[in-house]
Amino acid sequence: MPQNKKPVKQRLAIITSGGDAPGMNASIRAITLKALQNGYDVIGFIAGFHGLINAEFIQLDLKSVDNIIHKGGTILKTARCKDMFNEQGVKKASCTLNNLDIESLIVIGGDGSFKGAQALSEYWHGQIIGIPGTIDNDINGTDQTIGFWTAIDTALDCIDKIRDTADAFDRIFVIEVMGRDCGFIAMESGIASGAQQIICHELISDEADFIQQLLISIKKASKQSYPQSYVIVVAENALSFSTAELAKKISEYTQVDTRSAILGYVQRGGAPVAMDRVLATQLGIKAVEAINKQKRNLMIGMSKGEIITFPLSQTGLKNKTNKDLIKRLEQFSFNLTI
Ligand SMILES: Nc1ncnc2c1ncn2[C@@H]1O[C@H](COP(=O)(O)OP(=O)(O)OP(=O)(O)O)[C@@H](O)[C@H]1O
Ligand SMILES: O=P(O)(O)OC[C@H]1O[C@](O)(CO)[C@@H](O)[C@@H]1O
Repeated sequence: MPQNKKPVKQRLAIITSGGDAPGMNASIRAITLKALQNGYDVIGFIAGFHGLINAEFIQLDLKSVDNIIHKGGTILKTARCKDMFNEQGVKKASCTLNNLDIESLIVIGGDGSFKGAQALSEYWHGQIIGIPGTIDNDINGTDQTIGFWTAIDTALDCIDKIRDTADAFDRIFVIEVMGRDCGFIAMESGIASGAQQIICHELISDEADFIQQLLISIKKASKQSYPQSYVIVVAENALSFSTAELAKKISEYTQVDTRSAILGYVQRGGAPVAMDRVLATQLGIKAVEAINKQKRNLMIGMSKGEIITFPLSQTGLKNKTNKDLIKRLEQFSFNLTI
């Protein structure tokens, strides 16, 4: 009977999970190159936790990560895997790791993926390291997540184009960007595009009052000759009603032609900008170094320009967005009357 031979080399596995983010491939490349250099056997599970549960994986070698640093999406595919929310699924994922003699797992994903990683750590006792990869930048403990800056540049490119047509028609535009429940993409793309208003839920305490003030200030601006085009960037889920409804309210109140646009999934695609490639590469290398040092249950992140480690168990805390976004808005508010 053939025996399942334990591989001589230490086996390291990678998954990408949750929403794909530009730069995930750059991270897979960096991990693979560093791990191969350090003598590991490297595999990648397909479609996040789904691949772990179903033992679907590929071998990662020099050839598989060649020419991927500039590509959006993820060569390992990704998924939102419901089976991880029940014990049976987590146990199956743990069995796969044991059966394949895997000793370390690197999870590239968002805070949800890190929750999945923690659930796994209750049954599987190998080393788990997280790398923050999500366009939303909503992970506690890191200033940056892989994909964030690319998503902003993509949103910015779209907002600039919409600004051209808004200007040509003297229209008001309400533009919705992604971020799930977090306003960072709205804030940065709004600042960079010179938006007249930025709306994210972190800045709203009383929605009815906020909308009333917003309408008054837009109407006041519409009575002046400047600005002729008026752009409002709104984060998805910031309001209890749709972006189209907000445009309608503004149009009715100000009598200025108002349109809405939802930028959507375009923000998740495309070649990663330099910043995301560099970050992804740095985090990938440090993740392998952490494994070499026998570390576990940590995220590798970036804080104040330094690469840091942070407990995975604290990555889901929602304690950074409000104060950071309010500070950011204060830094850029001009409040001009011309
Ligand atoms: N509480 C949890 N317990 C177990 N697994 C979880 C948990 N939360 C999330 N996961 C797993 O992680 C996957 C990805 O999580 P989620 O959909 O929240 O995306 P994410 O990693 O936060 O990325 P993004 O921010 O890009 O959406 C889930 O589909 C699920 O498989
Ligand atoms: O691809 P899905 O499952 O529709 O998820 C969309 C969500 O994913 C993200 O793009 C990244 O988390 C969010 O900004 C958005 O709310």
